[in-house]
Amino acid sequence: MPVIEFAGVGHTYPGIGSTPVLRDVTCRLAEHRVGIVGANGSGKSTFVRMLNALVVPSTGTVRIDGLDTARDARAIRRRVGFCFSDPDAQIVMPTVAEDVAFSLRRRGLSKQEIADRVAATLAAYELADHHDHPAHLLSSGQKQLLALAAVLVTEPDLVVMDEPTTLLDLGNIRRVRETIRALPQQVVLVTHHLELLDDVDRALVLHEGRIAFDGEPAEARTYYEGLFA
Ligand SMILES: Nc1ncnc2c1ncn2[C@@H]1O[C@H](COP(=O)(O)OP(=O)(O)OP(=O)(O)O)[C@@H](O)[C@H]1O
Repeated sequence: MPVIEFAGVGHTYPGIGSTPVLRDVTCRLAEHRVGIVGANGSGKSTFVRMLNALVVPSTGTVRIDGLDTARDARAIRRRVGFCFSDPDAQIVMPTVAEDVAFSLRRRGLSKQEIADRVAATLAAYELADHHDHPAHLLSSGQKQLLALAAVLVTEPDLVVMDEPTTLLDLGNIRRVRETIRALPQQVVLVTHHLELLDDVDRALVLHEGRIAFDGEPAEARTYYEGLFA
């Protein structure tokens, strides 16, 4: 399981009058499943974007298995798969199959190996019938599943998911939950669907850029609900 270490992490996005989005965040995460909840704007996306060096902290360091995200971004991105909450930000190729295949480029696989892995992945996410479908014409939920499939086909060591179920119907929420449960890899998951916390080993509650709670998922849920009481 990769070890994630945040040491004194602070972040302020550039801009006049911007206030810190993360403040003095220190934690070590090595659990199989980690959940992150918090109010809108509390810093969750910024926190998880640091896991694959999409955002580099203004102060402090983020390390994945000892690799510093400020120095080793390329090596980190080979190990950390990132699923955006907005699938349109991630879908890059014209058709569904081409988009999943794109994730496997430059990996030294034969055309047949790529085709086999793409077909198996699409079948696993109920997208097999949409193999040659234009990706941008999928429904929102199907796009979210495609984005997830395109990340998982690369078999990353750590899977980061930023609100993976926001656009999904009940059936697809269940499908994604089952998928996450079955993943052998470490998963860090940001969600507003609190029931997803039932599946994690440890939960963080972010509040105004700080870790306000860190511990048992059920207690995290109570703590988070208390913020809105
Ligand atoms: N690229 C950016 N440039 C400037 N400000 C940003 C950028 N990304 C995020 N912010 C600001 O940082 C703050 C925290 O945003 P972040 O997306 O990390 O929060 P979040 O907890 O994921 O919120 P939500 O639940 O709404 O997705 C917000 O005030 C947001 O406006």
